[in-house]
Amino acid sequence: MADFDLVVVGGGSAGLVGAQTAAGLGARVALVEEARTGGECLYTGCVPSKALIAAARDGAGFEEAMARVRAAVAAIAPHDSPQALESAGVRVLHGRAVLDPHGGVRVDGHPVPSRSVLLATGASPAVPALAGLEPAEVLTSETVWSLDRLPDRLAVVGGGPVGCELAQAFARLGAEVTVVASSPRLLPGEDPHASALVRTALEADGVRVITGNGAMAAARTGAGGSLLTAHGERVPFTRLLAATGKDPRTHGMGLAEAGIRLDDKGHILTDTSLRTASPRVWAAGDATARSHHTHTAGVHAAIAAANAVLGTRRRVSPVAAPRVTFTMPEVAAVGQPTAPGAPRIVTVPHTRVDRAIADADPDGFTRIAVDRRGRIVGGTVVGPRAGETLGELSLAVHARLKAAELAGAVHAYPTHSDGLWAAAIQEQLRPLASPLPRAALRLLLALRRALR
Ligand SMILES: Cc1cc2nc3c(=O)[nH]c(=O)nc-3n(C[C@H](O)[C@H](O)[C@H](O)COP(=O)(O)OP(=O)(O)OC[C@H]3O[C@@H](n4cnc5c(N)ncnc54)[C@H](O)[C@@H]3O)c2cc1C
Ligand SMILES: NC(=O)c1ccc[n+]([C@@H]2O[C@H](COP(=O)([O-])OP(=O)(O)OC[C@H]3O[C@@H](n4cnc5c(N)ncnc54)[C@H](O)[C@@H]3O)[C@@H](O)[C@H]2O)c1
Repeated sequence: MADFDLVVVGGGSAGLVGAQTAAGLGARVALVEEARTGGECLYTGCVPSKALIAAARDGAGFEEAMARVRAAVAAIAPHDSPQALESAGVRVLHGRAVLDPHGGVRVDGHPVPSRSVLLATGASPAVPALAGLEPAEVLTSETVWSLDRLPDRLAVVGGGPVGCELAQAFARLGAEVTVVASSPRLLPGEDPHASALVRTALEADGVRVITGNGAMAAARTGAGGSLLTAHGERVPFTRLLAATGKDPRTHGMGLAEAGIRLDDKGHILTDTSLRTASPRVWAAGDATARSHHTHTAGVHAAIAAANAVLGTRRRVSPVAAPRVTFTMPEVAAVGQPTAPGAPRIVTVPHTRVDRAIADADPDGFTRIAVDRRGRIVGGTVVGPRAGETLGELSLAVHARLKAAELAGAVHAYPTHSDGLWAAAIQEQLRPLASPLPRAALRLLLALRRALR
């Protein structure tokens, strides 16, 4: 008989939630971690980056900022510790797991039999091949946290969320920062207007931004070097940070031998219930192409773990998940505003949101996408605390609320979420502008006047 109902491989955002969910359902669960439980989010991702951004915003110096990073990580670490997992009923095993063809996994060679397996092995930062520079000389989101002094000149390769967040934070801490992005604009996955506002904000913080121009090679010069772009520009640096995406950790684990299919980048392929091509193996988090964030890693792992231990087939939501890039201004988005079936886009510039004006921060906007039946199917918010407004927008999209329903809920004044409320009200009032309802209203008012 198998020792466990579920073995979870990986103790990051996905693995922690998956293991706790299965234990909460009464299953016998083990979690195998080869490094530290807490994973990327706690040690090298969300937590340190948000602490650094907050410290840079508050005008801290580099050493104080790094101390705040360490303090935030240390304060949260106990929540994700092996002790916390054990007290939730999860058996924690330290070591490297590979799939066992006989079922379950092998941890450092020792068999750990289990009825099912959840792969939650995450992804590592990709380091681009730059002729003239050893990969070890390139900082990544994994190694940047051990810097002991602020680089004078930081070249950031990549204009996605990591590149934008860290470039702005390091510029605010006093480094001379250049971003080199091969994509035609920063944050290429987001609304183009959002990308433009982030570029303006980074430039206002002193960041030099080069887009549509990949980094090709680097030459060493003394203590630093200089980066050569595809269009022949030279960018001098003392340190270089690669923020060019991630490679899933899926190799050397016997996945192909177990019949598990991978995409061309190595992500584990699953069906919408998160089951792999091998019927007893499930996957969630950055190791799959379905998730790029901590919240989706957790939600997907909970679904996968419940499906694995209960034999259910709950599916992941087809709606594009909420996401926030924590630059200043924040860029927050959910759903697919330009997808078919979302024919109407309603935009409220924050020059019309009193709180944004009062805070002297009116450069953002709130944009919602509404389908033919008046339901809110997505949107983007750019501005201070946009990530907080996104909670309400995500609920509206998830619950398939109509703009009229959101418009009917009174919002406190003056708040940043007034922009979302104003967009919903604008959409609710839109039909009144067309000829037939206008004529009907005119008639009603004329009748009331005549009857007075
Ligand atoms: C700088 C930065 C900032 C970010 N900010 C945010 C943010 O603000 N919000 C957000 O939602 N997301 C953010 N992210 C993304 C977020 O960190 C990831 O999406 C999330 O941590 C992925 O979780 P995971 O469990 O899939 O993988 P990981 O956290 O990478 O966990 C995988 C674990 O598996 C272990 N492992 C791998 N292979 C094996 C094996 N064979 N045996 C045993 N153990 C193994 C690894 O050691 C690791 O601990 C950020 C990322 C970065 C880099
Ligand atoms: N706030 C958040 O939620 C948050 C923050 C940081 C990271 N993350 C997640 O972490 C993951 C990694 O983020 P990322 O920003 O590293 O990856 P990304 O894939 O989002 O962006 C990488 C960027 O690098 C560029 N690039 C690639 N090779 C290049 C080259 N040689 N020269 C110049 N540019 C090059 C690409 O054009 C792209 O714009 C993503 O999944 C992201 O969603 C999330």
